[in-house]
Amino acid sequence: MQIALFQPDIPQNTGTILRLCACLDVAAHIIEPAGFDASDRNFRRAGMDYLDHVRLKRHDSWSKFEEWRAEAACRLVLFTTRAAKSYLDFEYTASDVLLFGRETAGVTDAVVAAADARLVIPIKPPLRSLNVAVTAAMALGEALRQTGSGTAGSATQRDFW
Ligand SMILES: C[S@@+](CC[C@H](N)C(=O)[O-])C[C@H]1O[C@@H](n2cnc3c(N)ncnc32)[C@H](O)[C@@H]1O
Repeated sequence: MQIALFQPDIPQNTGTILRLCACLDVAAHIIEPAGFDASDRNFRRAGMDYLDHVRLKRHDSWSKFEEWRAEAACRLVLFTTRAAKSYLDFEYTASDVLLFGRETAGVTDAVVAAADARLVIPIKPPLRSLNVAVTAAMALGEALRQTGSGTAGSATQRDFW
């Protein structure tokens, strides 16, 4: 299991998600441009020393990420508030990449079109969305419950920080 963050722009959320990935031994991908850099104080504070333990790969753009994914032959599972299918009604595989959108803008239409599956965590109407780090925790909880260890799937190199 792996996760990817599309152009994240709130450093505390990314730090929290990378800490989660370190603890669950799930590889992470950041699709640039992010709204902050690796030296950001809030990012470092949220990720703490857990950042030293995460398997992380940075992709300069969406197209670079897609090149990597084609080679790795991983399905892309997009979490979006605009999906019709619940994340509980989906059969995950160990090599899936779970993708989460930018806090302020979600993902582009091209990203939606590229996804092999689009899933929602149902929430009470008319509320708009969950925090992205909470979404990632819930999504990983279900995906790992179904598939087992977070160490499954292809490893990535650590090349961001
Ligand atoms: C704060 S939301 C983005 C809201 C943005 N205005 C939009 O329209 O997508 C950030 C990301 O968290 C994830 N997310 C938040 N709530 C979700 C939900 N209920 N179901 C699935 N994904 C969710 C999605 O990946 C989303 O792109």
